[in-house]
Amino acid sequence: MRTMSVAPPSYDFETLRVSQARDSVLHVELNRPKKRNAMNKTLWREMVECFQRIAQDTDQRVVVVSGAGKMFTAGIDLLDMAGEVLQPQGDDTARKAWHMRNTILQYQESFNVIEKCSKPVIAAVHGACIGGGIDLITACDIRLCSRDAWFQVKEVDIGMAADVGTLQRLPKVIGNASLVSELVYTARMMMADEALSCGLVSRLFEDKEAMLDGAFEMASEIASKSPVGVQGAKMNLIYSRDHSVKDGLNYIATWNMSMLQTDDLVKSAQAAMEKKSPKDVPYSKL
Ligand SMILES: CCC/C=C/C=C/C(=O)SCCNC(=O)CCNC(=O)[C@H](O)C(C)(C)COP(=O)(O)OP(=O)(O)OC[C@H]1O[C@@H](n2cnc3c(N)ncnc32)[C@H](O)[C@@H]1OP(=O)(O)O
Repeated sequence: MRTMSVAPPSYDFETLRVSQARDSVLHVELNRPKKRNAMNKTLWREMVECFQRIAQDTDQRVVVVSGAGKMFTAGIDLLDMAGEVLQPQGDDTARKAWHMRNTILQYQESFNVIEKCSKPVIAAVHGACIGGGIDLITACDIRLCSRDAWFQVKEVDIGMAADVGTLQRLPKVIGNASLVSELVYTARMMMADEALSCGLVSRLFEDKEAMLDGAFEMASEIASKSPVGVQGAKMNLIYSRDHSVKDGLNYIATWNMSMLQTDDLVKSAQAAMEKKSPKDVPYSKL
């Protein structure tokens, strides 16, 4: 059962619709349905603003990202891109290149913020997820899809190598270099069944409604647990993905030398001894 309420006014955006899906669970929808949620400049900028706010918002513990209308997203807005990428600013090649580099770094930030936000982010994909959409979902912690979903690393088809995260994160997500190369070089569509079997998504639902119900259920489950535990786990999973086991173990030891001193540990242990669920424990905000 889905219940929605309006999110706080600070989440008022033009291209993103943000609602309070459940207690401590925010729903962020890419919201340009008539343009198939193509990512225009406003959307790239609002992603940064939205996730920076969520990161600081102690009332929120988990985020679900989905697309409004027919599909998740058609990727970058090709009309918007034409201005910025095809006509870089600058008096000479060096200055144009310098400007272009900064522009690309800025685009990257739109999805880096998802990773930097310590709250888990669940991507819920229906219909097409193209180009920039793959950049987005690979920066999320958990990916779900509906049976009609399809995925396409489309960038070579528009004459470019993907530069906003897919080439860096997709190999880590599916752990199959051959399949990644195939998807990237051919730009072929990957359907929902294959996305499930290769590990791009962890669950497949019959339709969008069932998927969103499943996503909110999962998000509520996560939100009921200690935010010190959950958010610490996210930050350490991401750190460990990018470092050796030795460095990861060192990092968690340093992390937990303070975080194990949380009240959440005592409260949770006591609840476990009393055969209560974490849902019954009133954890402080984080
Ligand atoms: C530094 C840059 C970093 C980022 C790089 C990112 C790269 C990428 O994302 S590469 C991928 C680019 N995307 C595409 O090539 C997809 C193009 N669109 C389509 O193939 C189809 O539109 C699609 C299969 C997604 C949907 O088909 P459908 O029949 O359902 O809808 P349409 O009638 O085609 O489209 C409806 C309106 O949406 C507009 N639109 C769709 N995609 C885009 C887009 N990517 N950019 C801008 N606008 C898009 C389309 O023009 C229609 O608008 P209107 O005519 O005003 O109704």
